[in-house]
Amino acid sequence: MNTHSLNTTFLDIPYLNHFLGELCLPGSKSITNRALLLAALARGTTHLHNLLWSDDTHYMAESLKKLGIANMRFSNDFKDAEISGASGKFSSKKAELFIGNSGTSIRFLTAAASLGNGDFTLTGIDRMKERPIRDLVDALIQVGAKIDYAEKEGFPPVVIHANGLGGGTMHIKGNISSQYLTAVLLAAPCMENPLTILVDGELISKPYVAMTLRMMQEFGVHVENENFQKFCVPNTGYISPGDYTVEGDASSASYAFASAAIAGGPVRLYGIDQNSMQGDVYFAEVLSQMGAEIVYGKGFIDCKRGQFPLQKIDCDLSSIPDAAMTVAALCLFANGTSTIRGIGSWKVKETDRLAAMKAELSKTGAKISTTENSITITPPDEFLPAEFETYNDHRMAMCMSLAAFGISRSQKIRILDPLCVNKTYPAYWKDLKMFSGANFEIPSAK
Ligand SMILES: O=C(O)C1=C[C@@H](OP(=O)(O)O)[C@@H](O)[C@H](O)C1
Ligand SMILES: C=C(OP(=O)(O)O)C(=O)O
Repeated sequence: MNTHSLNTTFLDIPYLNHFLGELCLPGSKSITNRALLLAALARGTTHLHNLLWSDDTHYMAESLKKLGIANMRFSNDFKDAEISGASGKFSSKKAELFIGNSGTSIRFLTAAASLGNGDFTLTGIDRMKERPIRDLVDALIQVGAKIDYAEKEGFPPVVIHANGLGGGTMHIKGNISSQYLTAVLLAAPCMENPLTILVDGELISKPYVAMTLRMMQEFGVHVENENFQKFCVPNTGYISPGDYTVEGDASSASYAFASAAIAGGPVRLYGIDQNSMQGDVYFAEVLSQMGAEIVYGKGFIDCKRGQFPLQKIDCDLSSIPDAAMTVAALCLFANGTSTIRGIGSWKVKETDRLAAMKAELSKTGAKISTTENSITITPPDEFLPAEFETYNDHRMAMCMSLAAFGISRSQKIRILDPLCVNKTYPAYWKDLKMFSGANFEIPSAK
């Protein structure tokens, strides 16, 4: 889809002062992209429900089609799909996969395409070519993959000369991205032998690996996990569970929760709860530590402003790098200086998020400082009505929209290139409009 064209549009948001309602969250990006791939690799037909329809998931689905998954049918709204799996090996012998800037798609598919036989090129937009992939390629080479870099060593595009993967033992690093480990875990049950994976050094974003293991189990594969340092994966292949329903997106939920904590709420978000497999539900816990009122129900979470102003915090959020951005934006509204640690991986995501957050949060009048691994936010005395760059990064757009709750009545903020939210949350502006009751014009896709 890639439904937006860069920096040709802007969106003006007036002062917002309330935010309430109930919402069924769109499906989780991370779960959708795992579920599409697992269904494509499994034996049997899978009926997927509550899928996310967005740029990232579209790239995954289109790539799977090009790899030979012919029997993939989507409902008109893309929320449901029926996929006949390939029993561990894609049939295509040659394909060029354009993957935009979807980190999950390029990492997961580099491993999965290596299972087949043929020549596959995986590429994306310019920023994708700056997002490292070497740690994954080095790991796959240990089990027999043949992968070249078409342009810069260590970065996409990658050219895969696939001839199956042997299994055995592999070392992998997880300090830049957990997606490398997830990629090999997802491919492992379809290798020729069982695989033992040893993680060298620190592993970031652990909840995403836990999500991978849980979903592999749901597709019939039990992985032995020794403290996220050693994994033993059998080579039994996946079996379709028949039906599979994707949880609501907990990262997308963070923007509505933050808005309710600032403006009052209450909001009720359906599709996630305390048993969610997404680490980003921990965002609700951070909110409660900051003083918001959180109630966990069965299949939903409620949030409203607490009795006291939002409290400043100092915390390590290395396990939830995406929702950590929302925490940073929320800290603009806290009662003092906050520090968020463990966020060095922001530098290699959709943009250099450390630099981007520093630049854009500062425009509100806040004082921001960063280190290699942290950001410190002192709220503005008075919010400035700024124009925010979004760097083609969906989360920059959604985070900076929160500034509209801080300006005064006659002012507005401007978000440049607002349709970059299509990467994971195409309905974001519509939902913000509905919950806030504000009147603003959403540009349409070209
Ligand atoms: O596995 C996943 O679904 C993801 C893992 C995280 O990336 P890193 O492991 O690179 O931090 C996260 O930021 C990304 O949005 C989704
Ligand atoms: C980092 C993200 O995505 P990805 O790495 O999958 O491109 C994100 O959605 O914030």
